[in-house]
Amino acid sequence: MTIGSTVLGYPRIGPRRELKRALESYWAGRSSASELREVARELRTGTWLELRDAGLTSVPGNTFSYYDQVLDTAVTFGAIPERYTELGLDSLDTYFALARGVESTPPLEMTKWFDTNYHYLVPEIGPDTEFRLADRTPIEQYREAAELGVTTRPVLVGPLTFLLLSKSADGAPERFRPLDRLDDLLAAYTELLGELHRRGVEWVQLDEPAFVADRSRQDLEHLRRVYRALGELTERPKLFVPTYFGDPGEALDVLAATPIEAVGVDLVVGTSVRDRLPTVRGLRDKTLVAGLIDGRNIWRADLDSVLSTAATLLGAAGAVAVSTSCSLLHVPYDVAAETNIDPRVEPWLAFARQKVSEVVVAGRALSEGRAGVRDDLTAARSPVADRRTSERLRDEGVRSRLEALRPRDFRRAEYASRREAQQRVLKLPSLPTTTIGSFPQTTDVRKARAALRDGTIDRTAYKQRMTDEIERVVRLQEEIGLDVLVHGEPERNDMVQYFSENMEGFVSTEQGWVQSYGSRCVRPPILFGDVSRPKPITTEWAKKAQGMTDRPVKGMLTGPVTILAWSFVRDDQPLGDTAKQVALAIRDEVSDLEAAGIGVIQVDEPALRELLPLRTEHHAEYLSWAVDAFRLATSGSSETTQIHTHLCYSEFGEIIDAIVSLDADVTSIEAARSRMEVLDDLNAVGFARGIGPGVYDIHSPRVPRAEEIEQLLGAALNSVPVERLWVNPDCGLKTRGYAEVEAALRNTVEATERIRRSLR
Ligand SMILES: Nc1nc2c(c(=O)[nH]1)N[C@@H](CNc1ccc(C(=O)N[C@@H](CCC(=O)N[C@@H](CCC(=O)N[C@@H](CCC(=O)O)C(=O)O)C(=O)O)C(=O)O)cc1)CN2
Ligand code: MET
Ligand SMILES: [Zn+2]
Repeated sequence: MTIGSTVLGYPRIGPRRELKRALESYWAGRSSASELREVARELRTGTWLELRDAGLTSVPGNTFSYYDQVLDTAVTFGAIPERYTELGLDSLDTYFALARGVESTPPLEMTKWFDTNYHYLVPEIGPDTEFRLADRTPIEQYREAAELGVTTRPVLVGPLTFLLLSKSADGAPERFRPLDRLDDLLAAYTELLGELHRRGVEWVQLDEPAFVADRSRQDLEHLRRVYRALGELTERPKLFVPTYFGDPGEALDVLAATPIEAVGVDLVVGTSVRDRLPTVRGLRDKTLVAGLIDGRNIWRADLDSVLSTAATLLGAAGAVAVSTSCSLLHVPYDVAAETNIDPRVEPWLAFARQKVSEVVVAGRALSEGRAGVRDDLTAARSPVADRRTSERLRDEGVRSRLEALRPRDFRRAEYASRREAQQRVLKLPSLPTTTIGSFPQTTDVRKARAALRDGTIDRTAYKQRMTDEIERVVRLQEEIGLDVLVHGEPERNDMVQYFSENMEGFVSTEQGWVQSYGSRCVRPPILFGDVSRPKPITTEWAKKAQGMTDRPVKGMLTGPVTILAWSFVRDDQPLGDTAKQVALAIRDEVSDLEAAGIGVIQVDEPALRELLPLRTEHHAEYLSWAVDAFRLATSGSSETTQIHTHLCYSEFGEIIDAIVSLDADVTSIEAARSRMEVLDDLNAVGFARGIGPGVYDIHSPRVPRAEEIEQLLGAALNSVPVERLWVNPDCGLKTRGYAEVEAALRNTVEATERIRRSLR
C-alpha cells in the first residue's frame, strides 16, 4: 500500500513577518504593488522549496494569501459585492478594499475562524451574486511552483464550508440563504477543476471544516450531492477533502461514500474518529489523510504513539498519508529562530518547520520501516518523555491552593448590596462614559519597548517613557470629559503575552508570530506548567495613573479563559484545571489592585465565545468551567469594588446565560454593528447588571458623528433602564491612531451629554 506525507497548509506571514511589513508599507503608500508582489513571490518560493526539500510526498499549493483564504475563495469565484467593484480599483486594491474598507465603503465583516484566534472575512452572497471563475490565482500559483520544479496540490475552501460561512447580502429576501446558491457555485468550482486538470494538476484539496460543527440533515445531503457531482466529473484532478478542528461525525461516512479519492480527518482532537474509522464504509478504496501531528499546538509529537495509531489505520483505508491535523497557519514558523527560550523547555517544542519533519519521519517509518528513521525516532523520544515527567510542570503550592478552594471562593456578595456600596464610593453620573482599556499603541511606544529589549535604553528610561505616555492618556481623558478613566495599557505588548511574561509556568517567544487577521499578528505564549504569579504585575502602573487624577481609574486585567485561548496550552491535564490556576493568579492581582486603592477593575474575557466547543453537546461542560474560572478570578474582591468585564464580538446567542452567570457588575460588549439588538437578548435571560453596549466600531478608522451615537444610545435606552446603561466604544483602541480616537471619544461624550440633558 502507498504511504504518503503532507501538511494541510502552511504559515504565510513570513518567518520574519516579511508580508506584514510589505503590506503595511504598501497600504501606507511607501511602496509599490510590484514590490509587494515580489515579497509575496519570494515567500511562496521559500515555502514550496522548503516543503519539497523536507521530503513531503505531496506539497500544498495556493496556501499563500495577501489577507485571508476565505476572501481569496470569494474573489476566485467572483463573489464580490457591487459596492466594491464600483470603486473602479484594480484587482489588488479591490481585494484590499474588501478586506480593509476605503473612505466611502467599510470592509466586509470579519469573524473568528472556528474556535481559533484567526479571523476571516465573511463573504456576502445574494440571489444575484454571479459565480464564475473570476480570478486565476490557484492556476497561476500551480504554474509558478511547477516552474521551480515543485508539484503542488492547490488548496481551496470547499464550496459547502464557503457558503456555510457566508452571510446573506443586505437586501436579500428574508428566507434566502447563501446555500440556496450551491448549484451555481458548484458550476464555478467545476470550471476551475476542469482548468486545473488541463494544466496537469493531479490533486486538489477542498477544505470542509464546517462539518465538524452541528449540521442539519439537509447540510449532509448537500455534502453528499456536491462531492458525488464533483466526483463524477470526468475532466478533473483527484479530490482530497479534509475536515479539521473536530470529529466530522456522519459527514465522514457521507464523504467516504462519494467518488472522491481522499478524505482527511483530525486525529488529534480526540479518539472518537480514530476508533470509528475501521467501520466507515467506502474508505477502503480511498486514501486516508491521517491528521496525526497537531497543527494547532506546539508540542513535539510522541512519534511512537503516532506510529502505533497509524498502524491501526492501515487496514481501514486503501492508502494512508500522514499529515497535520489542520493547516499549520496556527503555529509559528521555526523553533530554531528562538534564542531565548528556557533551554529545558525548548526541546519540548515543534513549530511549523519541525512539524513538517515529524510528518516526514512518521511517513517514512510507515513506508520504509522504522529502521530507516531510527535516529530521528530516538532523538524525539527523550524530550517527549522529559516533558511528561518533568518536575518543572508541578508546583505543589499551586496544587494545594486549588484543593483548598470552597464554593464561597466563587461567590461575591449580593448584587443589590454591591451596587449600593459601589455607588456610595464611586458617585458616578448617570450614563457613565469609559473606554475598554487600551489607547493607541504608537510607533514610539513600540520603539521604546524594542529599545529596552536590545539594550539601547535601560529599565528606568523605559519606565519613564511609559509613565509619560500614561500621563498623556490620563490628561486627554480628563480633558475629553470621560468619567471612568484607564491608563491606556502602553506597557503591554499584548493583553495576553504581557501577563504570561509576568507569571510562572509560561515561556514566550521572540519570533513566534501567528497571523490573527490581515497583517496583525500575535505571539501566543506557551503555557507549559503550573501557573502562579510571583509578584504584582499591574499595580504599579495602575497606582501611578490613579495618582494623576481624582476620577476613578479602572484597573485592567485579562481573564483566565482568554489567557488560555490565546496561548499554546499544556495538553497533560483538562483545560478547566489549567483555567483555575490562571484564575488564582488573576485573583491575586485583583486583591493587590484593591489594596492599592483601585476601586474599578475590569477583567477582560473577549475569548469566552471563541473557546465555545463547536458541537452543542460539549457546551455545558465548557461554560461551566469557563464561568467558574472567571468567578474564581473576581470573587475575592470586596463589595465596594466594581468588577467590569469586556467581551468582543456580538455573536452572544449561545453564551448569553453564561454572561449572566459571570456576575460582573458591568459588562461591555460589541453592539454598534448589530444595532443594539443584543440588549433585548440579554433582557430575555434576565440580565440585570450594568451594561455598556459599544457605541461605535473601533475596527474601522471612521469617526462616528455625535448624532449617530446619540441615536444608538436612544435605541439602547429602549431596552435598558438608564441606571444600568454605560457608554463606551466596542473594544480597545490600540490599533487606531490618536486623531481618530480623540475625535470619536469627544463625539461619544457629546452624545452622552445630550442624552443626559434630555433625560433631566
Ligand atoms: N493575543 C491577542 N489576540 C487577539 C487580540 C489581542 O489583542 N491579543 N485582539 C483581537 C484581534 N486580534 C489582534 C491581534 C493582533 C493585534 C496587534 O495589534 N498586533 C500587533 C503586534 C502586537 C505586539 O506584540 N507588539 C509588540 C511587538 C511590536 C513590534 O513588532 N515591534 C517591532 C519594533 C517596533 C516597531 O518598529 O514597531 C519589532 O519587534 O520588530 C510590542 O508592542 O512590543 C501587530 O501585529 O502589529 C491586534 C488585534 C482578537 N485576538
Ligand atoms: C480584544 S479585547 C481588548 C481589551 C483590552 N483591555 C483593550 O482595550 O485592548
Ligand atoms: Zn474587545
